Amino acid sequence: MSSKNNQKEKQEYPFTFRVLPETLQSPFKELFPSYPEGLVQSQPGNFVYHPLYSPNADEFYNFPIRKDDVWIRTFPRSGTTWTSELTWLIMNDCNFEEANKVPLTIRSPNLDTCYATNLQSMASQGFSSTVPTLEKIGDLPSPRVLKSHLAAYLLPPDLLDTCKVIYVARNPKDTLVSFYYFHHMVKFFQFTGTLEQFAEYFIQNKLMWTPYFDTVLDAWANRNHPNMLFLFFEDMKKDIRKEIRKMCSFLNKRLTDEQIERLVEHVKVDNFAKNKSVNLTMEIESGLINEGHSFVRKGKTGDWKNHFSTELNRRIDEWIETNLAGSDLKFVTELADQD
Ligand SMILES: Nc1ncnc2c1ncn2[C@@H]1O[C@H](COP(=O)(O)OS(=O)(=O)O)[C@@H](OP(=O)(O)O)[C@H]1O
Repeated sequence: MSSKNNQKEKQEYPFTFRVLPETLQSPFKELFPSYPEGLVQSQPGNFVYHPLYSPNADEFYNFPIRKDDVWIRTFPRSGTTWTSELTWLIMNDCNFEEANKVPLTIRSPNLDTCYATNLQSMASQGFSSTVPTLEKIGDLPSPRVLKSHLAAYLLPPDLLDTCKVIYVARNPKDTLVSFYYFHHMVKFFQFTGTLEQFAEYFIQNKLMWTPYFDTVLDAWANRNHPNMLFLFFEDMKKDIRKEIRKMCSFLNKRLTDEQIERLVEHVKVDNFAKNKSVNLTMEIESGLINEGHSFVRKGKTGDWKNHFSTELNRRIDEWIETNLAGSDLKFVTELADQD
């Protein structure tokens, strides 16, 4: 089905959102001076969100999906961009010409921002070309490659039974560090505190898109679903060819060895960082992102070691252990060989 924004019966929405009181008060207000109002949390589920992003969160739940959509799901800073560029290229027979011409934010939009009133108001100030609106997503030809950082329970309940979903997980330590830099990079977030302060909010689930473990554990529990491909950032770092082959097989696509080599070259971190189609050049130029930051920062596994104090590492290890109790999910937090 390739119809546009359609005509699905609205389902009763099982969530309410409550304001997180501490995000309206000091010190949160000073640490995140750009947040115009407090964060909200879903009930049930405890997923944290900014109200400007989802005035009507039930719209995500009722979002019209298509059978041939491919969805990339991640916690932010876990390899979303890397994976969606690869997926888009695999799905589009390695059309590098198109990929280099049209920003990834248009080719593979993020559902989470398509109702974002703060971005939409920027659109009226000239920042319109890459803002993913519901209409633009509806206009995309099938098969679409869409993405979201939302917890599975906020997305259409039939998503996994209907569409192929690639979930990418990154070890929580590097995710935390990258998320911290992201909060310096994006003007709307503009964190002004220390990594320790940031980490406390992160593990107490007081930041947007937390709880980290909700999203990843739910996907891990569904890793054997025929429509789910569960990938690790660290495996992609270790052997990208192997992960590309997994993706091709999952997506029922055949690429030649030559095409795979071209893909590998295309997503090498240095090339990726320079690639204007993925590195958010337009967002930087239009003021969404603070200058001096690179969206593709280091792209390494184990960078947390350059940032964590012994005490912070102990706190984080404890948090990971508590959350992984009873799960066989294991993360790799350092790699011997990587570029
Ligand atoms: N091609 C490639 N190779 C290796 N690493 C890469 C690549 N592309 C993005 N990255 C790194 O992924 C981190 C950004 O993750 P996301 O794309 O999920 O960010 S976002 O949620 O969409 O903002 C961010 O990680 P850090 O460098 O640790 O901050 C990026 O550098």
